[in-house]
Amino acid sequence: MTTSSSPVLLVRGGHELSGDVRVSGFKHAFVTVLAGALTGRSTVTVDNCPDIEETRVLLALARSFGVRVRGGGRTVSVDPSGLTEHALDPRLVDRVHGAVYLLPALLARFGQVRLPAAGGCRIGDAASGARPVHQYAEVLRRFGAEVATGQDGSLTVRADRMTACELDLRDWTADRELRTGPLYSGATKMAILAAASARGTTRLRHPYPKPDVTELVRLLDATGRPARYTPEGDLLIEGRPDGGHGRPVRHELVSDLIEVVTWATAAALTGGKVRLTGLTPGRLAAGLAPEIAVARDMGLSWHPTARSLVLTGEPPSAAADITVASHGIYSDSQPFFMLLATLGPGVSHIRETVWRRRFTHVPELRRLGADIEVVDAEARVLGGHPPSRPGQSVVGRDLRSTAALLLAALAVPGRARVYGSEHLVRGYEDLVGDLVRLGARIRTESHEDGG
Ligand SMILES: CC(=O)N[C@H]1[C@@H](OP(=O)(O)OP(=O)(O)OC[C@H]2O[C@@H](n3ccc(=O)[nH]c3=O)[C@H](O)[C@@H]2O)O[C@H](CO)[C@@H](O)[C@@H]1O
Ligand SMILES: C=C(OP(=O)(O)O)C(=O)O
Repeated sequence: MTTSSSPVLLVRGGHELSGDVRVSGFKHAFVTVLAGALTGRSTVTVDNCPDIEETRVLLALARSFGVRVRGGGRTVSVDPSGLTEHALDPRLVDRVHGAVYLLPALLARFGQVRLPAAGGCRIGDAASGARPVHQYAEVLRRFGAEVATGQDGSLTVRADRMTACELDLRDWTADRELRTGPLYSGATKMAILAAASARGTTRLRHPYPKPDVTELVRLLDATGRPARYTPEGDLLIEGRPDGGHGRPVRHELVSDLIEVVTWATAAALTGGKVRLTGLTPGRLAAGLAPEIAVARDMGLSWHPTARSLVLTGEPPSAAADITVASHGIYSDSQPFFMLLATLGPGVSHIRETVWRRRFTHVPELRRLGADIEVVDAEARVLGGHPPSRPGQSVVGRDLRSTAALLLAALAVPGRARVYGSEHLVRGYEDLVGDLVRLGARIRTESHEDGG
């Protein structure tokens, strides 16, 4: 069924979830904030860190460069003054996608760097699932770097100095007709990180608008690399090749938006009452605005206005019409909305314009009884067919599809087996443990136990 040796999750569904869960800090924002900290001179203490594999691997890479890392768990301090090594260990880089964003800090300091192929979810349009790297290469060239891309997704970059530039993130759109719009996240993040150490002021037009970017902008500004949005929405970053003011800075990360979507889906599917705690309400609500709007259209109320949020397990009362896009709902939220749509009435439509092949959960959800068809990156979900067929085995092939399939199994009145649990550790502190604490019946079984 799967070649992985990670445990199989044996789920006995049909039980209500109820209780409190503390939501961790946002995985994607941790990546950019750490990468931004390493382009500077300040010791940065990050509060509300997610204690997940992504964090552990990135901090191990930082240590391998000579960065002093203190603390662990939810509060971590990084002091980049000892950064003296630039070799990126391919065995670590291969485990997370976020390693790509460490490149600008190393380039600014050493003038050259080789980035082995990065890991993370294999959700790219290529048959292999590999994600593109050309946008990073193009962006770095705009700052004066020479870049060679390898067939395997590696990048070799040289730049004696980086010079500020003006760039329109629409330039990185391979297909101008894509409904996703021009706001590519990877190109935006790479450009901001390069701008932080470049000489002069960079102007970025049409920057990707999500909290992984706005958190990085806040961090740069706080560490002495002035960064601000103009009234037209352009981003201006004053580069500081010397790394900024060097004074210590604290940064509390915004709550993990996708974790909130995960728990809201879990509550609706199991009919329980889940209270999310430890939230950063203002920034969370701003980042989740597209998801909150879709939830409202489906008759669900998810609005985080305080540090906690109670989610009652109401099923959706209306079908959804969703376009996953850089300025709309996250692609990472898509599998959860699909699952919610199986519970609601009517026919829902979900168009995926970011990762057009990110539908590996569809055949698995169908196996559990859902009625979903995908044609040309658009899923049509017939409501009133929630996961309900016991005795099935399903395989998660990336982080969010595995989480969504685990939740789907919890809705099945009976037994189900979920494979792919190795993906969960990269994005959730302890999803299985938290679900069990709230009343879910999940046992883990190693392949040796179960054959
Ligand atoms: C814009 C967007 O919503 N980005 C998502 C993307 O970020 P991530 O940063 O991983 O990916 P990018 O934003 O760079 O690319 C997103 C999409 O744009 C395409 N592309 C990219 C560059 C380019 O020059 N031409 C081009 O066509 C890619 O093939 C892909 O289909 O995946 C992350 C993990 O799921 C999500 O958290 C981000 O929300
Ligand atoms: C695709 C995801 O992450 P990454 O970019 O780390 O692979 C995700 O968080 O859903």
